[in-house]
Amino acid sequence: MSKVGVNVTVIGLTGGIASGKSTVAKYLADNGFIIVDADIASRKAVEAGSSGLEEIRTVFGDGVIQEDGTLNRKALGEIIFKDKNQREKLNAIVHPRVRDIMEAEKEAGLALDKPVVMDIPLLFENRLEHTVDEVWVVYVPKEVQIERLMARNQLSLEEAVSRVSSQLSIEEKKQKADKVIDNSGSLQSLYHQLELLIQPYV
Ligand SMILES: CC(C)(COP(=O)(O)OP(=O)(O)OC[C@H]1O[C@@H](n2cnc3c(N)ncnc32)[C@H](O)[C@@H]1O)[C@@H](O)C(=O)NCCC(=O)NCCS
Ligand SMILES: Nc1ncnc2c1ncn2[C@@H]1O[C@H](COP(=O)(O)OP(=O)(O)OP(=O)(O)O)[C@@H](O)[C@H]1O
Repeated sequence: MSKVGVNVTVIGLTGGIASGKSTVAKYLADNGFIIVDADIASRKAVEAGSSGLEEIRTVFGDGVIQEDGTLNRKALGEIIFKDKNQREKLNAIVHPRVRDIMEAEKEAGLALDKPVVMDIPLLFENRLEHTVDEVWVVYVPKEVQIERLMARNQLSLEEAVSRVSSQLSIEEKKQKADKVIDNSGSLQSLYHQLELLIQPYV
């Protein structure tokens, strides 16, 4: 049971790539929520000199390691987003390390007696629903997701589609959600929804 104290709770925040999780997480952090971010944890898990990075070098070769000893994220992304087997090899290296890092950060956050938000893009893919009290899905239609991803990361349509296709569909995630945050409109509309959504927690 992840609840600590009376009003403290653990919220799972997920959605598709570029659906707006980080935008939502920043609003929540500005309103007193503790954010535990899986993408930040996955960067820690493979930082220069880590066992995670050495395992990646062993599996994927020196071609994904930069001169300065850090991970060449673009090179590794080009390999794993279009090849399921390669992606599963990377996940097997990174995900156990990410879970340990995030568990420690979750406990530290709960000790502060504040609501904790676990920002996990692959929450449903990795069957982590049982680790949170409720799941909030940031929803945008697939076309909007692809449009915003291409704009943010300067990706081609093909690159954006390969990333989106490497995850459970956003429609499936919407069906599984305890609460849906519709981010297909303006930022103003997003923040208005969030203002109402966080009332029980602030
Ligand atoms: C492949 C990597 C190096 C690409 O790095 P890059 O800086 O280009 O992307 P970034 O890390 O910011 O991820 C952007 C988004 O891609 C999606 N994504 C990342 N990894 C995966 C994956 N293994 N499977 C599906 N989607 C993924 C997520 O929506 C994530 O928010 C990096 O994503 C990575 O290390 N992925 C493996 C760890 C992982 O699964 N992270 C997701 C946390 S749940
Ligand atoms: N309502 C909105 N209107 C227009 N642009 C938006 C809106 N919400 C988010 N964006 C933009 O869309 C892009 C994706 O948003 P964000 O980075 O928050 O998504 P994310 O789910 O965290 O992505 P990732 O899965 O890569 O971590 C960003 O460039 C962000 O500024």
